Order: sequence, then structure tokens, then C-alpha cells
Amino acid sequence: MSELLLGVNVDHIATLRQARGTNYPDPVYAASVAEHAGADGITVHLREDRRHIQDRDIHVLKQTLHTRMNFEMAVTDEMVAIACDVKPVFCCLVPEKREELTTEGGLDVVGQLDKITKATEQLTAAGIAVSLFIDADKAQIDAAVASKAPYIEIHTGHYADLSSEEEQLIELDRLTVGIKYAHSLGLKVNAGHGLNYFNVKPIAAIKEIIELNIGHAIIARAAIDGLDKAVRDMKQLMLEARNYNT
Ligand SMILES: CC(=O)[C@@H](O)[C@H](O)COP(=O)(O)O
Ligand SMILES: NCC(=O)COP(=O)(O)O
Repeated sequence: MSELLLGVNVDHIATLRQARGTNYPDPVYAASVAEHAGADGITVHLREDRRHIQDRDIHVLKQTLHTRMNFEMAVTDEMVAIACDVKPVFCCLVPEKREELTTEGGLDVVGQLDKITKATEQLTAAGIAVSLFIDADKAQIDAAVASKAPYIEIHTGHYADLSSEEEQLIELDRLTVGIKYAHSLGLKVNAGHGLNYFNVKPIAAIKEIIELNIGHAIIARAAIDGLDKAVRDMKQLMLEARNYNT
């Protein structure tokens, strides 16, 4: 069974920095620690409101990463221009609202197919692999295929937010059906949002998933155990889930 990759999202290292307007903690340094600990990639979300990751972070990470950058962005001319300048390996197109605390759902590809297809064409022409952050919804998956984006990232936030085990199992089944459907259409499938040390294994066990992008839980754990250990512990859980279910 293929190895499951871990993309570490360092947004909330930047949240801590922005809280006081200092130059520490530096998400660039955190990315280096995470890579040393076994992260297969680094995810950063440059939001329109710059609440955490800054433009400087993106440019320095481009010069310093040893793995690869997954640049999360809204589908705007500003972000497309930045992405085409920086040329990360991956761009993940996400929905964004200034008033949201965090990402609330998947991108509506069905309702914005022309806009997303155009952005995908522009980013692809710049040599960037495009991923669409979508819900495990058949119509959205079909629209992702139509947009010609090679990757999708299935939004696991609803699964993560559920408290009852029964409801979580129902949502896990819905995610699994969507992921397998997307894979059957030739899409490369990642997953993320809200995954933590207690809910990651059932998602990691879905063998069609290539990469999990995890941030908040790892950075929160790092505040207690340190980032190196937080990353290694998450990688270990993912490895156990994938190997156990071979
Ligand atoms: C798209 C997604 O689920 C996250 O990668 C996103 O970065 C969440 O936004 P915040 O990092 O601002 O919480
Ligand atoms: N796309 C998901 C991501 O990068 C991290 O999301 P979270 O683990 O911070 O919720």
C-alpha cells in the first residue's frame, strides 16, 4: 500500500506571531523543523486579510523549503498573480470569507466552474499542480474533473466537528464513498481540515488518499510537546493506520 504523505500547515505558528506583531515564532523556521521531523510538505494559506501567513513568509519559504509548498489561496486575481510569481509545487483553491474563523466548507466548483477552470488553466500554465478543496459531494467531484484540476482535497471538517461516534461513522462512510468515486475518475485525492491525534486514523486508513494536510492540531500539540515530536507522533499514527489496514 502506498505511503500516506503528511503536509504540515504552519498557519497557526503565524497566528501566534501576529498576535503581538513580533517577528517570532517564524513559520519559516517551523517549516524547517517540521520537515526535519518528517513532514512531506508544508502548507500555507495566504488569506486576503493576512490574518496569519504574510507575503514575506511565502517568498522566504519558496527559497528555503526542502520538501515542497502547498499554497492555499482563494480564487482571486490577486492570489493567482502571487502564485504565478512564486510558483509553488501545489496550489489548493479554497473558499474564503473575511468573517470566518476558519474554513467553513468546500469550494463551490459547480457554481463557479468557468472561474475555477480559468484559474486552474493559469496556474497550470505556470507549472503549478492545482488542487480544489471540496466537500465529498458527487456533483462537486464531477465539476472538479470538468475543471481539469489534477488534485482535490476532501474537506474533513464536518467529520472532525461531530461528537457522536455514530454520526462520525456515518460521515466517515460518506467521505469514503466520495474519495473512492473521485479516485475512480482519475483524480488525485488529498484530505484535510480539523484532523487531530484522536480522529486521524480512520481517515488515514482510506487507501485512495495520497496526502493529509494537518495544521491546527499539530501546532496546538507543539505548544505542549514541541513541534518535532508533534509531527513525528502524527506521522506515526498515519503509518499505523495505513499499515494496519493493508
Ligand atoms: C482549507 C483548510 O481547511 C485550511 O487549510 C485553512 O488554512 C484553514 O484556514 P485557517 O488556517 O485560517 O484556519
Ligand atoms: N487543508 C487543511 C489544512 O491545511 C490544515 O487544516 P487544519 O488541520 O488546520 O484544520
